[in-house]
Amino acid sequence: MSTTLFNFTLGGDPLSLDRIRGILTRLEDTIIFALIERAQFAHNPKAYQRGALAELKATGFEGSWLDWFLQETETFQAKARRYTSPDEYPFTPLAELPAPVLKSTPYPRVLHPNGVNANPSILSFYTRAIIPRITKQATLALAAHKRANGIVGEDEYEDDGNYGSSAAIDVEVLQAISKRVHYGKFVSESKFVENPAAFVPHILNPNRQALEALITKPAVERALLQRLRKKAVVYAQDFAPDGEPKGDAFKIDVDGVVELYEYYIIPLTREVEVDYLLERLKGLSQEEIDELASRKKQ
Ligand SMILES: O=C(O)C(=O)C[C@]1(C(=O)O)C=C[C@@H](O)C=C1
Repeated sequence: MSTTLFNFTLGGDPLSLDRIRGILTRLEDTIIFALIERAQFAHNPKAYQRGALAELKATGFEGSWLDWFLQETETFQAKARRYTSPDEYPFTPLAELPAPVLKSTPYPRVLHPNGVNANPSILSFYTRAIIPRITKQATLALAAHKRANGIVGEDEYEDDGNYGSSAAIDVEVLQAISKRVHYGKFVSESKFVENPAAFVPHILNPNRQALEALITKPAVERALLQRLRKKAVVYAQDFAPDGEPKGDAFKIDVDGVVELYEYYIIPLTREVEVDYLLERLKGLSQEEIDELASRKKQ
């Protein structure tokens, strides 16, 4: 289980944008390292297809091998109160998970109540686009090994049989991406409370484009992608047995890591920010909305 970074007991303003961005930056490390771990195994497509593993199907479980790993892992972690933390979203519907064994920690309410959940999108792009992309090197290495040893035939090159190892790491990657993307709600709340008057008209008369323009910070995104590439180059460096860096040998395709952020994680974080804003006035009285509409940036 990754460390819970959501910790109000440390003090400080939970809506400080610097503090939230610090959490997003730290999560980059978690995500890059987990992707590197996953990239050592082959794609193993059967782990992502419903009913592809006969033994699992025989148990009566209907989903994929990965769905099963998610459900079993989250069932245990729910008991350890993982999903009482406001920055944790299970992939298994909450209603299907057991109650926590420990009493819930009393978190202060920071977010407006909302039903935004990006996990179905995360699961979809991770299994369809990211896994095939980042496991390409392992798959190619396996193919070369099999060719060199005369192992050919119906055996798929992209399957190394490491279903358990692959799925265990997939769960970690997915949980880290989910936490990162859902932190968009805190970013959004922080931007909203700083200048509610700018947002309220586009929420009352829903305008996704206008809201997206208000939350988008191109310079922050550019700096992030540059930092991410530098980190990925360092973390993915492979070393010779004598400890010397192997130069251009990397444990993961660095471009794949950058693309994951550029085309999936950042756009989805923006989407979560906008979805959250669209629910930001739900349940408020007319007086409360009027007050927010008149509260301009100081
Ligand atoms: O840092 C912010 O202000 C965010 O909204 C987060 C984030 C990101 O996903 O990293 C998303 C949108 C912004 O354009 C910049 C960065």
